[in-house]
Amino acid sequence: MRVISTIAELKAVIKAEKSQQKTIGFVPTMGYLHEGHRALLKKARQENQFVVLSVFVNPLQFGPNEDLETYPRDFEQDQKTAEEENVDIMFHPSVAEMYPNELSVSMKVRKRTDVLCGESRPGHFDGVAAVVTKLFHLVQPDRAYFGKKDAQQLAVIQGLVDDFNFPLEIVPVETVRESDGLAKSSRNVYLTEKERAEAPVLYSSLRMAADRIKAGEVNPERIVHSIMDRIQTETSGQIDYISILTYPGLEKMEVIKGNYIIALAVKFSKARLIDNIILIEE
Ligand SMILES: Nc1ncnc2c1ncn2[C@@H]1O[C@H](COP(=O)(O)OP(=O)(O)OP(=O)(O)O)[C@@H](O)[C@H]1O
Ligand SMILES: CC(C)(CO)[C@@H](O)C(=O)[O-]
Ligand code: BAL
Repeated sequence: MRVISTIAELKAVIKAEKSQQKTIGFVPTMGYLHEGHRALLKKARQENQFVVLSVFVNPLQFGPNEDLETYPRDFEQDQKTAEEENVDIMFHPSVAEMYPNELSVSMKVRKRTDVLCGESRPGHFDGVAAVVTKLFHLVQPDRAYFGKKDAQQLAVIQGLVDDFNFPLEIVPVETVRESDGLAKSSRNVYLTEKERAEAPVLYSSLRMAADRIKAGEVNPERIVHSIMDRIQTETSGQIDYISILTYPGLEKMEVIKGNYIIALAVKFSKARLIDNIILIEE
């Protein structure tokens, strides 16, 4: 595996691989790699001849009071994980390398951002769209892999690719979970022991909600309240949002039907966790 930290070197390697007609699979991440990232890397390895991983904590997608400074980082461990997953290139640029000057153009994601994380993290998806655009141009992948845990991000990026005709396929990957159901996340390390014990309630309340809907409940408010009750009584977390929306459109629904997502975000003392269940009609 080659670790690359400059855009010039990355461009040269991509040009060489492209000239040999190799297919490129790309996994963009913010590092502190776990089993969720490994699932993305494994799928990319299976489906492509050349695999690029990026590890970059993108300042553009963090709000002023968010955890940019304290976001967990472990370059050496990430390098080991990437080697184990047979990654060809680990692109690990500095902020100055990615953004040497203040950007002269900004991006604005118009659709799907007035709900969920877009509502509670204003500007977040503009920053994601900007860095992903830049990374797609540099890596020129045939396929790019994104986790369903960040379901809104997945829908926003699919919109970006469709709107601007990026010549690549977005491949969604199922959420990888701990044995007790908690979605793997880099931010789980910030949970106290007590919060870690409480955190599986997030997924079990989503499962309970999905079961109630399957049993015939069609009222989104009643479902949202039942999730809220469980999280408030069984955890010390503060609910940021709980919503049932169409998926991937992320529009509000009066009656639950068709393809939808049940999504939540809960703030613990140092970690804000997100999770969801997506139900797509066969
Ligand atoms: N548990 C998971 N299962 C599958 N994919 C995941 C999982 N966690 C993250 N991913 C995906 O990995 C990619 C990189 O995500 P990122 O580096 O932000 O990790 P993260 O663990 O989600 O971090 P955090 O939630 O703390 O921001 C994204 O496409 C994300 O959806
Ligand atoms: C896609 C991404 C790498 C862009 O910084 C980030 O939002 C993430 O890790 O999900
Ligand atoms: N996985 C989403 C990246 C973020 O929280 O900024």
